Amino acid sequence: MKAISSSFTVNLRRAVFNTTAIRAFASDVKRLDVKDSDIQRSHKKRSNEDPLNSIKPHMRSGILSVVEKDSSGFPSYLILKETSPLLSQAMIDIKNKKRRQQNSSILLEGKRLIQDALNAGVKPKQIFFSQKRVLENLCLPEELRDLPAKSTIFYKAPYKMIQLFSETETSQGIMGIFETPTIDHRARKNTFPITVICDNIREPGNLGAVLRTVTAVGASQVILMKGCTHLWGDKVLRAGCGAHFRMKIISDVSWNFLENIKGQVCLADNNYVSNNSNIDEDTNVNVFRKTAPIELPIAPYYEIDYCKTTPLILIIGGETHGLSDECYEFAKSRKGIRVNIPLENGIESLNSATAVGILCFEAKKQMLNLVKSGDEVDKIEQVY
Ligand SMILES: C[S@@+](CC[C@H](N)C(=O)[O-])C[C@H]1O[C@@H](n2cnc3c(N)ncnc32)[C@H](O)[C@@H]1O
Repeated sequence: MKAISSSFTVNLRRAVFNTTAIRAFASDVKRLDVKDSDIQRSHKKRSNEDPLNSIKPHMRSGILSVVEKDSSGFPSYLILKETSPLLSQAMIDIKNKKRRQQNSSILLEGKRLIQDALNAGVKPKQIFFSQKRVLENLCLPEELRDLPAKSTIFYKAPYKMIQLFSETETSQGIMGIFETPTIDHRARKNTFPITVICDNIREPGNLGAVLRTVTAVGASQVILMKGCTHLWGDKVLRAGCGAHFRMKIISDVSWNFLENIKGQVCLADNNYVSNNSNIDEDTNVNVFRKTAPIELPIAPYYEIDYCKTTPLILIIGGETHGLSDECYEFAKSRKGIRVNIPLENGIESLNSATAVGILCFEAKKQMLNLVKSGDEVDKIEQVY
């Protein structure tokens, strides 16, 4: 009951904050910076035939002006009034988990991420930008440049308005709402035979960082078990820095789905203390860690042969609960091993992304050495 009422209070506070912030914003922005040549161009047009008439009536009131596409290839766009509810409504919808899932939408902030999504063929629904030059720097597909004003997805909004909804300290002045991509299940070429399984990674920033690292290593796929945070959440997308559009990722997987997966199972496990110095004298309990629920062999990461049987299946745990009991059972059934990165100075564990980075790059080093030496190249059949 206490938990429910405290989450209710937090939500209420957020709602009050949002409304207050939007109101404050509306009264704060006195004037929209609309003195660019495009508007003059659009005003000239309006006197003959008002392009606003081509816009759906329910949207018309929030739109200051319509700018038709020009000969330089700049697409048509709508200029939002300073008090237009269009952006705020879009943001309220996307930040509400239920509505976001119903609409099957994701929010992308910043030029780089939006470009990555466009390059991967992800479909944009609305793109809000503050300055023409921000959009000019994007490489847009032809079909978006050619959209008529009445079905354009581009909206020019005041920077302050975009910043208000931005999750970053200083917004780049561009935000896009895209369709949630249907994940590309095709195997990618030139990958190392490494599958990373994320078990219980609940913190969005951590999941994003893991995806970024695994993609940078060049692993072949990432599997997210049920219980991990939502793959397409805003923070995961931001921390992933484009990994979502470059890596084969399968999400919401249950352990029985993995029955047929082949390879050498390694658990990244910090549940290991090499001597008794951390045992509480009174309780005789290891004060650092719970012990592993199932006994499995354990070794420091630099003593393991990651190429013994490929592909390597590396399982990495989350921030609070670490590795789950199901994951130990899975490893036991596959004669897996626990891999530990020895730590100094009383540090209990690394965060998931750092641990996955150390282990994946070590495995990659061994795989590259194997290829260089010409030994058993067939084992690393997918490597460059
Ligand atoms: C922050 S740690 C989890 C700590 C968690 N509170 C626990 O009790 O296990 C996140 C994950 O990173 C990996 N990890 C962290 N430090 C590690 C280490 N020293 N050796 C191997 N894996 C490690 C493990 O998979 C771990 O579950």
